[in-house]
Amino acid sequence: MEEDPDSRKQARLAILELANMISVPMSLNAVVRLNVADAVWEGGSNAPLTAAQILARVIPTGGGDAENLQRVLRMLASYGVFEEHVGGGERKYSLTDVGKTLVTDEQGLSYGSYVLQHHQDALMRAWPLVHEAIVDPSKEPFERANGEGAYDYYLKKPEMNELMLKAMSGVSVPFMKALLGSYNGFQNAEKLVDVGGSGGDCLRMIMQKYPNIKEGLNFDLPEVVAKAPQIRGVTHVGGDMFKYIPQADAIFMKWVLTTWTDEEVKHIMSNCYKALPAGGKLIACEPVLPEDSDDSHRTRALLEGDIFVMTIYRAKGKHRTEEQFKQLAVSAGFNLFKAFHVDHFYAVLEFQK
Ligand SMILES: C[S@@+](CC[C@H](N)C(=O)[O-])C[C@H]1O[C@@H](n2cnc3c(N)ncnc32)[C@H](O)[C@@H]1O
Repeated sequence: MEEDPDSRKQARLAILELANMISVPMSLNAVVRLNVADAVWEGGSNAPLTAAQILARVIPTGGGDAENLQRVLRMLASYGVFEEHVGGGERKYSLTDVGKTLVTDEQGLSYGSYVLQHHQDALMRAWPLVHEAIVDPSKEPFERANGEGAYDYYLKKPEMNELMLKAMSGVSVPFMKALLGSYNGFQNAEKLVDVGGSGGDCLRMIMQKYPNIKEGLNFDLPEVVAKAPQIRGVTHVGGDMFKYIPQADAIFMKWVLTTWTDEEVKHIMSNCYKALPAGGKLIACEPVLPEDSDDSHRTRALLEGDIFVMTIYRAKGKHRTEEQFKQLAVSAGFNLFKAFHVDHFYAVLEFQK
């Protein structure tokens, strides 16, 4: 019998790995639900623990299945979330830097809420329908599965709305620290509006660093700002960016344009243009796709996020390249463009009127 070439064996292995890939985010979801990262971290000790020891911390009343927890930890260790320490006939686990992003900080935030937010039942119902976005993109898979668009759906469910706020804060606060450490485009503004500002964390952090900003407006949907916490110097304004954006010297916007179609992005950018004085800046932080495709973590995270947008928010909403953003901004009237790469996921895009 003819020997199977190794490349074919590798190919069969690769397709099985892809076919079983759902185990990865679902197991991640399980460890977030069980608060495993906080249990291992335990105030910074991060000492390697067996699954049984971790289980005793996450279910202090006893019970649970340590072997099943170990199966999950072991698989996630192969994806770099945990470090596995093998010795004396035991497997122990500590957190890697990736795992540490799931540890709750002093503000009660972590990337865990983002993991949970992405795997709520309503979102999960949309995933078997990705092919429908190809066959007929006039309706999002989320809407096909749940009867209405994602934002409308969240707004009617207070627990989803709250999780969204927490997820956004958990991801945005660390990014904003990186942004404010190296980007200084807020220097000349006295009045700043954050469009789609969610709970107002980004604005709070910008205003703490830039006392020249005397007035900060956190602009988001009325149901969202109704749940936003009080922040000194920040006024929460409820509204719809497709209708009107409050006037300001500069506009900040993070992770908003990505979820809309080209026509909708043009519309939002035109409303920004109208709200700005001559020389005023729109500062948008968005995931920016590389021109070339490769298998790096960065490209994969951005391409995976692109499919998430297609499935959940807008079948024709998308992650875009720098050039695509530039073209949309030009068509909305902006004439100066600069990009700053302060992070591996988001880029800062500056458009000037
Ligand atoms: C992905 S979240 C980003 C939140 C925040 N900028 C951040 O990065 O943490 C998108 C935000 O846009 C808001 N949004 C959606 N539609 C909107 C609309 N028509 N007008 C104003 N805000 C809207 C959502 O409520 C949500 O807070």
